[in-house]
Amino acid sequence: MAGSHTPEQGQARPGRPVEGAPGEPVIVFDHVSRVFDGRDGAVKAVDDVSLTVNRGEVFGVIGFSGAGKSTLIRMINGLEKPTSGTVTVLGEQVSHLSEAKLRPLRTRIGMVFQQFNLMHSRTVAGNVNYALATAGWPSGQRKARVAELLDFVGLSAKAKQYPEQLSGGQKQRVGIARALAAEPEILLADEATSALDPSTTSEVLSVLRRVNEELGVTIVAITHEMEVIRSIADRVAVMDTGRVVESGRVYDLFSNPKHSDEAASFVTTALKDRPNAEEIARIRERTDGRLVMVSLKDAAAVSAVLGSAGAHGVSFEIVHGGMSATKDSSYGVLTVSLTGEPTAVEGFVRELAAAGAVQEVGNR
Ligand SMILES: Nc1ncnc2c1ncn2[C@@H]1O[C@H](COP(=O)(O)OP(=O)(O)OP(=O)(O)O)[C@@H](O)[C@H]1O
Repeated sequence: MAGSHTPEQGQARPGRPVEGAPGEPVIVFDHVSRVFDGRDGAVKAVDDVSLTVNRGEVFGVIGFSGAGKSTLIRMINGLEKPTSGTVTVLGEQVSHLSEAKLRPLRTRIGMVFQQFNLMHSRTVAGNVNYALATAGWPSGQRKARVAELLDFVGLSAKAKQYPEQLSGGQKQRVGIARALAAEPEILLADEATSALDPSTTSEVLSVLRRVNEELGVTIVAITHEMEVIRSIADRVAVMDTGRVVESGRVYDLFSNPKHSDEAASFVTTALKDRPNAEEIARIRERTDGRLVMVSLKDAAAVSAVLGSAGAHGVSFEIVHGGMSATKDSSYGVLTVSLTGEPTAVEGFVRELAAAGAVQEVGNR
């Protein structure tokens, strides 16, 4: 029970000591579907999803609007129930728990929202204090806890202000402090930065990263913004019309030019380093060469092969792409146009493929 903790005065302790082993499964979706009765018939918002989130990781779920992300995340804290399949969270089958049994589990799961959901009639400190009161913290311990949480999100100076006096980024940092109040082990972030501009987005993402790294809190972030995934997530699931169409380590998703047909349209649109259909058409207006996308996982090897193009009787032009960074490494995808004798180009593509994954792009 959260209220039985006795915070030591003056010691920054915004998180609960991590109780489980890092890497153990904390959220398991097993063949989960959720069907709604829509106006035009049944809508399968989540369609046979199986995935596991491990303790200590940042797991991103990305997809276009309507892909089923909100429905999925709401099943983690029991706000939504599956039509079939099971959702197990921190060892409890949340999909089958009564409201009464859900309550103690929910104190172990914090949530931040796109629109912050702060109480406008209460101060910043009041908002965080309210969350502690709701979680059953004794009043004598709340003041120190509020202070350490506001210190953690860098808002000690704003304690007495009201939400309307804060910027969007500051409001979301209060939202994070409130979500952390009862020392959750899991934090659910539902489009946490979608209402923010790019500079405040990075401010909020850096707080979320600290929540994960310094407090050991497992984070599930749903978003339609690739930037969020790139910057904080370790693993990602791509959702499309209710289904997980691709999942894995973020670096692999970004650095691999090959995607399932279903994931390709989302990934290509979201990653600016891949030419979309319009850009390919523009590239085609100025070059007749064979277009291939090559992963720069091993950038040195790819450069060496490109440098030897002349010796193969092939000339190349880089028509799209470059390097970018994920949370812990850099990656890149280049699109090159190759011209020369078809057999020479064919041999050259084989060499490129040995240096990095290669995919043909819109070749006729
Ligand atoms: N309560 C509901 N009743 C009927 N249909 C619903 C309900 N909730 C969601 N849906 C439908 O389920 C599908 C998935 O919705 P969901 O909100 O989970 O997607 P999302 O990826 O989170 O999109 P968004 O970012 O727009 O919320 C949509 O077609 C939506 O209209």
